[in-house]
Amino acid sequence: MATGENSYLTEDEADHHTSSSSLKRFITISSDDEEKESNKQMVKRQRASSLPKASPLQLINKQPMIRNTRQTSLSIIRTDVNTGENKWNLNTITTQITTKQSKKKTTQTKLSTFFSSKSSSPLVRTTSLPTVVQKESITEKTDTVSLEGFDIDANEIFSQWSDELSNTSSSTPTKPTVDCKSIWKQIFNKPVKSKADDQELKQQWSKLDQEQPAGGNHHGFRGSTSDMKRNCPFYKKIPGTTFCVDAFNFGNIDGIQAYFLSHFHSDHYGGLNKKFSNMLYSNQITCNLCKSQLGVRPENMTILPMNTFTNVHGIDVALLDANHCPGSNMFLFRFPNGKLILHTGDFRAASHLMKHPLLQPNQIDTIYLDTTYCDSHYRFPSQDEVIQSAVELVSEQLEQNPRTLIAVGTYLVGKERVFHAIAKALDCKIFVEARKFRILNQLEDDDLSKRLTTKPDETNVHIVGMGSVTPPMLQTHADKHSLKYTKIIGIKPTGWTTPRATGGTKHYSIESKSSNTTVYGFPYSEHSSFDELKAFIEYLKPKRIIPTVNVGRANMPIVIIGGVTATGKTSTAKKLKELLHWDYIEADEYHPQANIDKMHAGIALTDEDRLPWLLTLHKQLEKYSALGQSCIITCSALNKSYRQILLCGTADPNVQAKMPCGDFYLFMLTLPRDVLHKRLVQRQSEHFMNPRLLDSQLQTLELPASKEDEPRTHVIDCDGLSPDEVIETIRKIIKQ
Ligand SMILES: Nc1ncnc2c1ncn2[C@@H]1O[C@H](COP(=O)(O)OP(=O)(O)OP(=O)(O)O)[C@@H](O)[C@H]1O
Ligand SMILES: O=C(O)[C@H](O)[C@@H](O)[C@H](O)[C@H](O)CO
Repeated sequence: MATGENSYLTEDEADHHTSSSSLKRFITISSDDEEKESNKQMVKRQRASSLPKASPLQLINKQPMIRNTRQTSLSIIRTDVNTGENKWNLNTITTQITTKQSKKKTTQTKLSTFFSSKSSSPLVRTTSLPTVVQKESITEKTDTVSLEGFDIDANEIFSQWSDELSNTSSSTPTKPTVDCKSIWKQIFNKPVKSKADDQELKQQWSKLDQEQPAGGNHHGFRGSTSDMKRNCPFYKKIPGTTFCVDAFNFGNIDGIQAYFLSHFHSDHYGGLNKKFSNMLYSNQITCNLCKSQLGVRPENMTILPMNTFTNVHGIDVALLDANHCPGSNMFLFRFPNGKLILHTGDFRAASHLMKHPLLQPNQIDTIYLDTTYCDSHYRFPSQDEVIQSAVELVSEQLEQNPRTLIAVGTYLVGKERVFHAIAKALDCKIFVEARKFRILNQLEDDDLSKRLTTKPDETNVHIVGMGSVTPPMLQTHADKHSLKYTKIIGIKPTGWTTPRATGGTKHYSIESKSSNTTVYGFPYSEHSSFDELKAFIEYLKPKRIIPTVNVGRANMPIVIIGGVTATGKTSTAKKLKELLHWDYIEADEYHPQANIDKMHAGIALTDEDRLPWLLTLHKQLEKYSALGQSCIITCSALNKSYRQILLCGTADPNVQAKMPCGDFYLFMLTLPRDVLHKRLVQRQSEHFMNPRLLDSQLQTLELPASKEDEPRTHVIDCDGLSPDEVIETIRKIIKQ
């Protein structure tokens, strides 16, 4: 792709845990189903594996007692047979049930797990806590649930849930507070009882459970898909108002009069276009961009002033700077009774935000929080420190060689402070392509506007799309504009860059290099670091925190089991699935027929053979990650680049895993050759894998070079370990 206007990524595409592009890919997963299904059939035939026989439980899916209310939600409601009143319900929130709904075997397996497993807390592992559990139901242990003639003993369910139920001390229904609690736990390092005890919030939570899993992705499901019903997640609606925030992907939302937009990033405005016929509320800059870039009509937008309350439908609303991208704001809602709700949108907490007169400690009732980096692993320097570091680097380079092109990566809107600071320090102009020129001119920054030029040879500070900051693409950029530079410096400011130079003032690392081009990564984030988030919350002391990013991901790891043939990946995964009740994805079921045939014939797979297969598996990983749902994936993942493709969907080593920290664990099982050979020969008659391939597998095998290199990949030497011991080692690491 040549560097040009289209190469600008929107910020969410590149900087969030779950990118919108990845979601688009996620949404197309269903189109692979047929191919996947035929692969599965084939593998099944080859393996002659025996699947559980169908049971009458298959039929219950047709019963009115079970409501598949949404694609991903299954509610089982216990009704009092005498009064017809619903006493309680247990909800599962799992996509697997939905996507496999037509495949009876899977549905049956799920439900029998649900009802008959005696092991502890089977559902907690795979789904959410029950949402509406009334205290009195805990004592009614003799009740039964009728499902098409099956009497399911409530005792069994209660015994499975007893731990969770005993923790449900409130006499009224409570929401599944897993997420909020985990935030408190993260921030204060101790569990704090959620104060989500008012009726409004409870209703929001229970509504959520009738809808999709909140944990979906960054900000709810996006993109268009006919088979995916999109409901506005509860955390986008402000309880007690007719307001929603950043919710344009859900059509006309029932009961909503005012559609607030926090900033102009596509994961927030997604769904907004010239046909929008409701009323959007935002600040001047964001409204400018909505009009010019999306064609939203002025009559459908209300521009609100910053830093002062304006009454909207009976509620006072103040817009406060969010310190994210230009035009980003937080919303402070003040109710007639004085109650305050703060919605941060995406924000970077900083001391100047805390000094705002409208933000006082102990006054915020609920904060809707940008939890992008709410994990203590995410520590990075302040924006000022990083900018200073970038300015110093550029100045040094230009001093050494004045014929150096400085190419700074940006999003459509975002990271402006970096190139602006560089241009100010060098007192020069900034070259931008035409579209970016128009956008930057709408940001109401006079100095920035004055510096912009669309003439490439007027300055050596050039702005390029973030995706174009690679040596070959920067070279293409220079060639395209016939620039006569002897050296190119790429500046890539992103929160995902881990600074290798720890300590000191040099907050950058070399990301990639060619003969005359060096790309430097800068940990410049427009989201709060963990410490900033913590300081912000500690200062405001809100009564309640509602996370808006990566919701539902807490403790939902994805476990990948790799290694050469016969190391025990499948055996381990199957056992782990039984113990944890997680979904299990067997990579062999995703190999195309051609790959299976080759392996059966003893012909080793090539990189080209493995690439589409690894990408398909990556989609699965993405899907589970987006849903915040655990799963186990087996995949040989023999070398680093295969693992890179599996985890990141690309072989580009510069792309860091955009999986949230803590979300996945990769285990490489190893065994001596003679043990492997023996196993392969023993199972030869029942498996397609040709033992002759063992040596090529061992040759291709590349274990992580170091902990730093692949921090989430663990090598387990399985020599002499029983299957249970392998499982135990894994469970210790994943703490499940
Ligand atoms: N810990 C173990 N101890 C002894 N035998 C084991 C152990 N784990 C697995 N096996 C046996 O080794 C063989 C290979 O195991 P398995 O099929 O799980 O490996 P795999 O890594 O999934 O292989 P492949 O990649 O070829 O599908 C099987 O016959 C299995 O029963
Ligand atoms: O990357 C590969 O070469 C393959 O994934 C193999 O590892 C086989 O599929 C597996 O070993 C057979 O089960």
